[in-house]
Amino acid sequence: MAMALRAASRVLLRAGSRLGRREAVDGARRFANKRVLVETEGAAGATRIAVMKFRNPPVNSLSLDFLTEFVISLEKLENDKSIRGVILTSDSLKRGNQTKVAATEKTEEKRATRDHGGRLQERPGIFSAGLDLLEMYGRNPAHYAEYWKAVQELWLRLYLSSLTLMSAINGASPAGGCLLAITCDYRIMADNPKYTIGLNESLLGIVAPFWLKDNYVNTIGHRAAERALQLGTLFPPAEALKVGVVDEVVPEDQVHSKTLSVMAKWLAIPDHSRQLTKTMMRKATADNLIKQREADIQNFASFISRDSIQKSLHMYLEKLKHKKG
Ligand SMILES: CC/C=C\CCC/C=C/C(=O)SCCNC(=O)CCNC(=O)[C@H](O)C(C)(C)COP(=O)(O)OP(=O)(O)OC[C@H]1O[C@@H](n2cnc3c(N)ncnc32)[C@H](O)[C@@H]1OP(=O)(O)O
Repeated sequence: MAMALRAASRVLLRAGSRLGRREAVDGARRFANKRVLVETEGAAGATRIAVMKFRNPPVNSLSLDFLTEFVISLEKLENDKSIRGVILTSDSLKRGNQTKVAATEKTEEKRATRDHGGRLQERPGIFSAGLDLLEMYGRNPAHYAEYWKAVQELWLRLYLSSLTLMSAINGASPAGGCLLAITCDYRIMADNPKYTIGLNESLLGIVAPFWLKDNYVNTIGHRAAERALQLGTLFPPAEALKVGVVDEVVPEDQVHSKTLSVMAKWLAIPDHSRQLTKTMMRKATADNLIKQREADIQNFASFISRDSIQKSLHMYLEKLKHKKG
């Protein structure tokens, strides 16, 4: 198992150096795959933090390619001893005077809607729309198995990361988007009622896996998780804060600066004691998946292949397609 993990890591790293490119930008360093941009801040030799920006238009869904690139980027950061903290955020279209970094013109058009006067209005931001529905619909069991293995890998690496992880939630964050957030040590969400966060799987006719349920229970408690999972609740920021899905809600234009200042406080704690504490809190939950990874993959592949589940996903995709007026 350990050998297999090391071999997989070597393959990912080799792929990473092929896919990645490094540049120096105003003293900060950055590397980018196609779908994940990583910027590091701080002087050489000193503690640095990294910002991982998702840019998988139109909705930052967790496609197989995105998951692969994400894990490669995270592994690079884990291997860089000068990096102690990482912020996860979205690089997708933002509103107001913020920059549009990732979008092509076509995507910008897609990410916008027209008001009654026919003017383009930008739609709300998206942290991540969660697992890519097109990876789970209309494919074969071998594909589902490969996809699920990549989903598990992402969750395990985030949940057990020795880095201090924070999410700066600057948009909608359903299901797999919420997964990314709740693996982090701290979550800060933009105060925009159009953004919601939660595990809404039941609304799609599917079920969150047991390990994600455990992560949710560890975050918001058993009773709140039981209710929110059954109802598929997507919480707006104020409610997300109340129930504990997020730790702070701040004005949208302060999400990044606030996350940086909270990160500074966390980085004042000695790494070894913080890391041992994190492992103590999380190991049993992660081990629960590690000891039955293969069974979980087979369970997912057979569950998602069922006609009734494929039908539910088809209906959900149609609903998404037709919601646009
Ligand atoms: C045993 C275990 C079994 C199963 C476990 C499975 C666990 C699953 C976890 C998941 O994460 S499932 C995915 C859940 N995600 C959602 O429900 C989000 C769905 N999307 C939305 O609600 C909205 O798209 C939005 C994120 C709020 C953004 O809205 P907006 O109006 O800005 O965009 P629009 O809806 O028009 O979408 C644009 C474009 O993107 C497609 N899309 C949206 N979400 C996904 C997705 N998750 N995967 C793939 N594609 C997605 C959408 O269909 C549109 O496509 P189109 O332009 O071609 O029509």
